[in-house]
Amino acid sequence: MTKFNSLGLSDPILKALDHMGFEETTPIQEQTIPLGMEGHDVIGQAQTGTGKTAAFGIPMIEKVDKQVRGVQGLVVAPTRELAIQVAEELNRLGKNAGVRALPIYGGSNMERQIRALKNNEIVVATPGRLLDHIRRKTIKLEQVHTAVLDEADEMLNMGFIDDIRDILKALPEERQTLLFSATMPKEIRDIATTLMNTPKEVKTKSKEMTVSNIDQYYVEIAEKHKFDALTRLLDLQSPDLAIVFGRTKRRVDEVADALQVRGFRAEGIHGDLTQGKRMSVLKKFKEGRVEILVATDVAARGLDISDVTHVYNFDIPQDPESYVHRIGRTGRAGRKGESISFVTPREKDQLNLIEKLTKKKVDKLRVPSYKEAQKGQQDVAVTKLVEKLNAEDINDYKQAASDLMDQYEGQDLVAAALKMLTVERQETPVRLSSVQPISTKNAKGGKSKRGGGQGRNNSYKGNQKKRPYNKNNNRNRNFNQKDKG
Ligand SMILES: Nc1ncnc2c1ncn2[C@@H]1O[C@H](COP(=O)(O)OP(=O)(O)OP(=O)(O)O)[C@@H](O)[C@H]1O
Ligand SMILES: [Mg+2]
Repeated sequence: MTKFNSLGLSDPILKALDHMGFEETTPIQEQTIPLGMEGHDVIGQAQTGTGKTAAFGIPMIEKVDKQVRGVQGLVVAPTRELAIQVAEELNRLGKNAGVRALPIYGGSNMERQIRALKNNEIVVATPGRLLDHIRRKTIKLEQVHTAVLDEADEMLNMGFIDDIRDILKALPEERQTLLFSATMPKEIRDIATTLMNTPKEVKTKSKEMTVSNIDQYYVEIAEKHKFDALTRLLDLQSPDLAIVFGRTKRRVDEVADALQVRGFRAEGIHGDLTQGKRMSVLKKFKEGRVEILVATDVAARGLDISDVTHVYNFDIPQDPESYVHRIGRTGRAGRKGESISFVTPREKDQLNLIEKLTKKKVDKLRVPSYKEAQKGQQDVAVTKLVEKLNAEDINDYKQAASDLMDQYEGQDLVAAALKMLTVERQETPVRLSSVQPISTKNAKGGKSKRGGGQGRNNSYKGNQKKRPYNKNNNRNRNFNQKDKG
């Protein structure tokens, strides 16, 4: 275990880290901060939620020269909300050093961004908007000494690679380039090294690609039964906050609407929404006013919302890397999390590919019965009642209670109270548009066979309590949406 003060960091940074509640470095921070400070190019691969942002942010901020005017550090991230989130984290880290980070992204006012650019040493940008600024010459990049690609494998993927090449060309050749992600397929790593100067590669030691504090399950289920299975699981597991991933924008809208019909506080998010709507949905989710976020893969990467306890892959992801990022929206910074993936019989090969990539077996879970789901909601009601009893002043209700006790049996009274508190969900029929199962023939890695899932039926566990390694774990923020803006 390494303390930050053994890494030769400046006082303002140490003070900021203390303020943020960071006590010890995470493994990726321990390994890459010194390399970054020494000026090396770095490819850093570490599991989701293990602090890669600070791993590149700390050396970047340390290197800012307050005497120099203009942008000195540049971070490129795949989505608008991720750009905002990373800028927020860098601003916290840079607060005492007087270093500021500005997010620039599509869907926001360009003129205002241009004005704000003058006062920020660091820019965190989505590729599309950054290129707009570069082409219009509204951003000066001659002073950039450090460039970071966050979610680097995504940034070097087909959709973004040309933009990234153009962006890197606009930067001084004498610069440091840092690449970070939880996944780094070999072909992408090879491309990466061509853009870098003999990079040091850091990969945290763990054999598995996913964090061990996420319990991973799958249910085998026919397409037409998925929705009822989802609502039963939600009732049984009663997540604090959950993300449900669907394959398409239309699918996301349909599942979100259907969940609302069944009485869940759910909203959908995807790239077709306006920037304002995206921001407001995610704000409500972070504040807990929306409990279930239904999302396309646009929300799969980087999103850091500490209270997400469950991730449901309503549709199994197209590629195994996406699985790693999706389930990584829970179990962050040492907290516990759970993921449940819905696998139709024809998609079992896809699950096999995922297990091969992550080097982790996904356990089979039985779909709960309607009764079990109801029991789950009853347990929630019991917990609520007991919490009230223990935590709140209920004196004002005692007279009414003893009057009732004179007329009725105590057990009947409590049972009635519990029934009032319990959500009794009607399984009203819901119709979703049909989707094609994912075929491994279309996915990378070719075909593979999967052994039968016998003997992997897991029984249901109660809600686990989360144990963060961050002493200030109440920050609940940030989001991520994949787009090119
Ligand atoms: N040393 C630390 N101690 C405590 N908390 C930390 C530490 N470093 C980072 N964190 C917190 O951990 C959370 C996850 O960090 P971060 O978002 O940087 O993860 P990541 O590795 O980039 O994950 P992803 O692969 O999903 O993008 C954040 O809330 C961050 O503030
Ligand atoms: Mg990250």
